[in-house]
Amino acid sequence: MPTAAIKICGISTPMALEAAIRARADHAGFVFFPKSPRHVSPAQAAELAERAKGRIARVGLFVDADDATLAEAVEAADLDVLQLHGKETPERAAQLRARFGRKVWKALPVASADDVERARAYAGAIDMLLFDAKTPTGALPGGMGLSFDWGLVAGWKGATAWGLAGGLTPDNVAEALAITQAPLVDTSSGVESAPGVKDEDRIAAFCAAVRRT
Ligand SMILES: O=C(O)c1ccccc1NCC(=O)[C@H](O)[C@H](O)COP(=O)(O)O
Repeated sequence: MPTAAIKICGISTPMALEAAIRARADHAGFVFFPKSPRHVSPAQAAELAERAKGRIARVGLFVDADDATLAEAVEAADLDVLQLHGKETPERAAQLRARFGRKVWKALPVASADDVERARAYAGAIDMLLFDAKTPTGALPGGMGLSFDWGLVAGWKGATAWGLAGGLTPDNVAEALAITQAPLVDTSSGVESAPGVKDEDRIAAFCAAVRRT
């Protein structure tokens, strides 16, 4: 099995970005969602994105954002990928892909086999599916450190590339990969010392654990 690609999400400081680059992560996620403890403004994202250019791919994370919000972020941070983490439909995802000419990833909340089945509706509309844990009503739709039953997506086969998120840590990512064979893993809380505070050592440990598998 080839080594899984790695996304470190919720990067909001140069220190965290440099730690992800040093650890050879593939993607840095910037959260454009004001309710998140990891939220970055377009100006902050622009600074981080400039530092990231040519060193790590830039992923902007949005929750049911309107076109103006997306346009401002895309322009400020020259994003490589738009990650949609709300209730965006396949039609909306396809529309954004066409409008912005960037890759589009769709996060899908998973708690049951039916949730996984819903992924098939996005075939042809997006570039990657991200299976993530379903979070409690009223909580943030992601970045909560919650995992789901990895058996639900074990060896998932579909028309769309996919990745695994939700509660992944340096200690459990090897097991998650052994069960799911996910081509990409995404973590946020699992490499933090407190919500929104990235930990360099945990970022390094997470990436090393992925590479050991
Ligand atoms: O990170 C956030 O604060 C966030 C807020 C709103 C929607 C999504 C959010 N994060 C999404 C991510 O990409 C996380 O990496 C993913 O949900 C996994 O998070 P975690 O379980 O904390 O590793």
